[in-house]
Amino acid sequence: MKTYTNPTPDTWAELCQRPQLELEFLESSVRNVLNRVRKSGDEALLELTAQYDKVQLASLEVGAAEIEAAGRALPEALKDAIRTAAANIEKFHAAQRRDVLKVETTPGVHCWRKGVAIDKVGIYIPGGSAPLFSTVLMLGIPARLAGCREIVLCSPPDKTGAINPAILFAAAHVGIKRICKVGGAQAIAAMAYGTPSVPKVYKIFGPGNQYVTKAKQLVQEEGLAIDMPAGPSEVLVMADETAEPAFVAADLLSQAEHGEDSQVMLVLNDARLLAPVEAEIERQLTQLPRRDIARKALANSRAVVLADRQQALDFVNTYAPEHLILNIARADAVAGAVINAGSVFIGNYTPEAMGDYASGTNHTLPTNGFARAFAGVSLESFMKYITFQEVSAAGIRALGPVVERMAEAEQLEAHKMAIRVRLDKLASNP
Ligand SMILES: NC(=O)c1ccc[n+]([C@@H]2O[C@H](COP(=O)([O-])OP(=O)(O)OC[C@H]3O[C@@H](n4cnc5c(N)ncnc54)[C@H](O)[C@@H]3O)[C@@H](O)[C@H]2O)c1
Ligand SMILES: N[C@H](CO)Cc1c[nH]c[nH+]1
Ligand SMILES: [Zn+2]
Repeated sequence: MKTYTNPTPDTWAELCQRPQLELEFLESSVRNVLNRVRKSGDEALLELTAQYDKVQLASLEVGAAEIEAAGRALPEALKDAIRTAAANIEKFHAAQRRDVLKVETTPGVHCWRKGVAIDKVGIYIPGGSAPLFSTVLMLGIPARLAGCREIVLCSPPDKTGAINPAILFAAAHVGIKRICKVGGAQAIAAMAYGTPSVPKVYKIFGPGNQYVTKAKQLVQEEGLAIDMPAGPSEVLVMADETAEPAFVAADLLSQAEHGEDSQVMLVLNDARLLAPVEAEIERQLTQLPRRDIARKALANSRAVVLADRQQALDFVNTYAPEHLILNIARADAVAGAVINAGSVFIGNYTPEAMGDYASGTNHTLPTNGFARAFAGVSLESFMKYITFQEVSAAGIRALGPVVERMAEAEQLEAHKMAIRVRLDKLASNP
C-alpha cells in the first residue's frame, strides 16, 4: 500500500482512480461476447463456457434434482447461518415498503404513486473466484418481496459443470427456481437478449468482475435496465487513534481478498497509526489462503494521511467508496456528513463483513466512484413507480385555466383544447 502524506486536493482525482483493464480491450472483448450470444444463443453460451470456465456442458439449465441434492449436501450449520442472514435481510428490506400516499394538490385534484414489481428480472451471482451465495440472498429476497413474477439466476459453473451447492440452497431458500449455468459477459447477454435456455428479462441485477460490469453497462446503452455498475469490491477505512490496528488491517484485507483488481484505502489524520496497521496486515496475510490475491490488490491500494478530519471527510466524499468504515471518535457525526458512499459501517465493532453477509443491509453496491450518483440495491430497485391522478369537475374548474394558459404559451393548442372542451361542457351543463 503506497502512502501519500498531505496530498493537495488537485491530486485527489488521481488518488481516486481504481485499477482497471485497458478500456479498449475490455470493451471490444465484451462486445464480441454480446454479439456472439445475440447471434447464436445457447450455442454461443456453451462455446464461451468451454472457453472461459473450462467445462463442456450438456445443458445450461439446473434441474430440480440438482437443487434438492445441493440442499442435502450442505452442512446443517451452514444452512442455519444462511437462514439467519436471510431473515435479517428480509426484515430490513421488508421495512422499505412504502404506503401509497394520496395528495390533493388543488381541491378536486388527487395524485398518488404506487410501486409495482418489475415483472421479469435477472440476477447475476458471481462465481469466478469465489461462489458468492450471499449475493443470492441480497438479490433474491428483495426480488421476492417486491413481487417479481419471473426471476432467473445465472452463475458460472465450476470445472465439473456444477454450481456451488450453497448457491443452489440459497436460491431454493428464497424461492428461485430458474437457474442457469452461465457466467461472465455471456450471462448478461443471455438475460438481455434471451436464448432458448435463458429467458430475456427487463432488468439485470448483480455484481461481478470487470467483464460482467462492462456487459451490464453495454446492454444498458441498448435500452435494458440494470441496477448499477457493481464491479470489483472496495473499502475505505477512516481511522484515528481510537482504532484497533488489528481490526483496521482485517477490514482492509477482507476486501483485498476479493480480487486482484480490488482496491482498499486507509485514510488517517495521524501517520502514527500506519506502522501498526501495516505490521498487522503482514501478520494476518500469512494466515490467509487467498494471500496472493490480497497482496496484488494491496499493490493497487493507498494510505492517505490528511491534515484534519474535515479534509479526510472531503477526501472520502471525493473517492465515493463502495464501503466506508469509520473507526474514529464521534463516528456518528462524521457518518451524518457523508454524501458519497454505498454503505457506511460505524464504529470499531462494525466490520464490513457484517454487511457483506448478515446485518440486513444489501451488499450489492456501486463501485468505481459510482456512489456519487447511484445507490445500492434495495426493495425499490425491483419496482417501478406508477403515478396516478384523478380530477373531479371541481378540480378541472379550479386548475384547468392554469393549464390552458400554460399550453397557450407553449403554442400547443390541442393541449389547451383538451381542457377547454371540458370547461365548456361544464359551463353549459353546470
Ligand atoms: N460491487 C459489489 O456489490 C460486489 C459484490 C460482490 C462481489 N463483487 C465483485 O465481483 C467480482 C467477482 O468476480 P469473479 O471473477 O470472481 O466472478 P464473476 O462471476 O464476476 O466472473 C467470472 C466470469 O468472468 C468471465 N471471465 C473471466 N476471465 C475472462 C476474460 N479474460 N475474458 C472474458 N471473460 C472472462 C468468465 O466467463 C467467468 O465465468 C469480484 O471483483 C468482486 O469483488 C462486487
Ligand atoms: N464485499 C462484497 C461486495 O463488494 C460482498 C461479499 C460477498 N461475500 C463476501 N463479500
Ligand atoms: Zn466482501
